[in-house]
Amino acid sequence: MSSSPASPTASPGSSSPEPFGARLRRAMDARGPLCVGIDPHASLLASWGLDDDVAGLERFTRTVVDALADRVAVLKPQSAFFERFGSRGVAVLERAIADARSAGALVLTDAKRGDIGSTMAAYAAAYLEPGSPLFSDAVTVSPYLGFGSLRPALDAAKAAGAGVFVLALTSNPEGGQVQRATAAGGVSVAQTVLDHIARENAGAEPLGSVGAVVGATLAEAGVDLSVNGPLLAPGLGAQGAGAEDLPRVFGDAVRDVVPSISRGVLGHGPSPAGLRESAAREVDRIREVLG
Ligand SMILES: O=C(O)c1cc(=O)[nH]c(=O)n1[C@@H]1O[C@H](COP(=O)(O)O)[C@@H](O)[C@H]1O
Repeated sequence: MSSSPASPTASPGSSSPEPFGARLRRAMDARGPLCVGIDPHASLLASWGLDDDVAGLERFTRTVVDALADRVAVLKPQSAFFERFGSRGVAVLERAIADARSAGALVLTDAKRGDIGSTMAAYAAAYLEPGSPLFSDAVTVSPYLGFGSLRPALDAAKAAGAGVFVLALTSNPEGGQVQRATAAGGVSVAQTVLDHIARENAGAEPLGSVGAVVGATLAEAGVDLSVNGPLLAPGLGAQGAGAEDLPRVFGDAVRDVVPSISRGVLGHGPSPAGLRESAAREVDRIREVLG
């Protein structure tokens, strides 16, 4: 197992960065299909014996990155938990992104950004432009201002060899109210989003760089998930889903699933060994179910 399967490599004679989808596929093959979220909830800081302040946030985040970034395919820091401490919290996030990337993990910053296109360009500059302090391998975005509003992020990601994960069918029970509603053309809003994603990824090999977020908690997907891109599946652990739910929800698309878990692993800290063993158990269970 290489220590940095996720690092970009430039193809010989080409200066374009290796696309995110290819890097993700390689990282999942080498390290197992798992994304661990870094969600420093106040309750987790307390259970780790840390104060709910910037020093506690720093210690928590550093422990997770040091324990997991050299072995887990994807780490997903949730921006809100850092933003709640203001600029010093965001500085912790910046360091975590850089440290995790240099240890070989792909970093998917969970920011769920969405705005009119001209503002989306500023979010793209923040997360998807190399050299930005928050530059990440990928970022989560919301398409609910219209898929076209995401264009600046999609373009910036492509230019940087980065990825974008677009909310389609979220893991929370309220999501269906909007996402299952019927859009123009008689298909669901979620299906419309998925169809756009499929168009973005057309022809990409081995996997496109535009992902969809589809909760592992769903009773069934009920949509066509063949988007030729990664399917981030949050909801394992604390939200009640498990590896055994993945085949039912994702069907044939299960090969492209990136199962995601935060509290279910983080609750095994603060011992680095506890975090590592918990992540390894999740990978084993997922591999067992997915074959
Ligand atoms: O985009 C996400 O990551 C996400 C989408 C979704 O539909 N549901 C969902 O839970 N998430 C995120 O995934 C993480 C789930 O955390 P746990 O419930 O602790 O595993 C949180 O950071 C959520 O914000």
